[in-house]
Amino acid sequence: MIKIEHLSKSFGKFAALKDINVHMRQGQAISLLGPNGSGKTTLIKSILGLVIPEKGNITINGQSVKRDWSYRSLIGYMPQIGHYPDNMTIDQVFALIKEMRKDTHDYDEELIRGFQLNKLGNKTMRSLSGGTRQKVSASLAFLFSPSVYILDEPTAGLDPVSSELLKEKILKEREAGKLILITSHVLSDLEGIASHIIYLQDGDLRFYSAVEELQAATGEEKLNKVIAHIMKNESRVAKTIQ
Ligand SMILES: Nc1ncnc2c1ncn2[C@@H]1O[C@H](COP(=O)(O)OP(=O)(O)OP(=O)(O)O)[C@@H](O)[C@H]1O
Repeated sequence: MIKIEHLSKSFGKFAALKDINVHMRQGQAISLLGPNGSGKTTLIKSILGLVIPEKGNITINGQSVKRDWSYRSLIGYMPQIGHYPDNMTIDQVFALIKEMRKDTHDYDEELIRGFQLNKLGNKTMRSLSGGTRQKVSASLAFLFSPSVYILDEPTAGLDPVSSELLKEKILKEREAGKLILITSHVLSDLEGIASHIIYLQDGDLRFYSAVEELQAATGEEKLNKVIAHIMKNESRVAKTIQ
């Protein structure tokens, strides 16, 4: 579904992504992990066409992201920080985005109702708390029932109830066979959601494996323990999972 081949991106002399090769398939929930600055957002933005890599190819359903931006309608993107016109109300933001996506009228408003944003429709974006802003971003990512979700730190800033609600929604979409790419530093949030892990470090793809495979290789069950084990014993585990 998303194929990335020999992708490299530098900012000046700094190499943010180095020869990345990944094939992401429908039905996978891939957790993109790695330390701060390891290249996760740069990879996501390359898929979205928001960052232009100097080398390599990305195709979505065989269509290159370089020539034609229509592939973006397949993707629901939740950015780390959503930017919206300050003077617009929540209702106006949803109306504007729907107006821009006239190709579909089949809206998924489950999150809007779940987060009770329908009761805050007259509030301006300027007046919203960080968490409520996140709820708007999440609701927009799910609004058009896309085939692919790209979620950058989706639960950051959400209260525990809202975070659970969002996780349940992600799981439901995974069970519906969608492709989900998700970054989070809160590994417990990915427990039970992630089917695969991509681990980036210093712009290198260290591994891309099924969670079950990593659990078997490390002898650990919980995701945070699996990742901690791999980080401590990287070269030995890498041999097992390759
Ligand atoms: N527009 C830019 N100009 C210069 N350097 C950039 C730019 N965008 C990213 N970088 C650098 O590229 C590297 C990778 O950044 P990126 O945002 O992809 O990391 P990340 O893994 O998403 O980090 P985090 O976990 O903190 O969100 C960092 O060193 C960052 O400073």
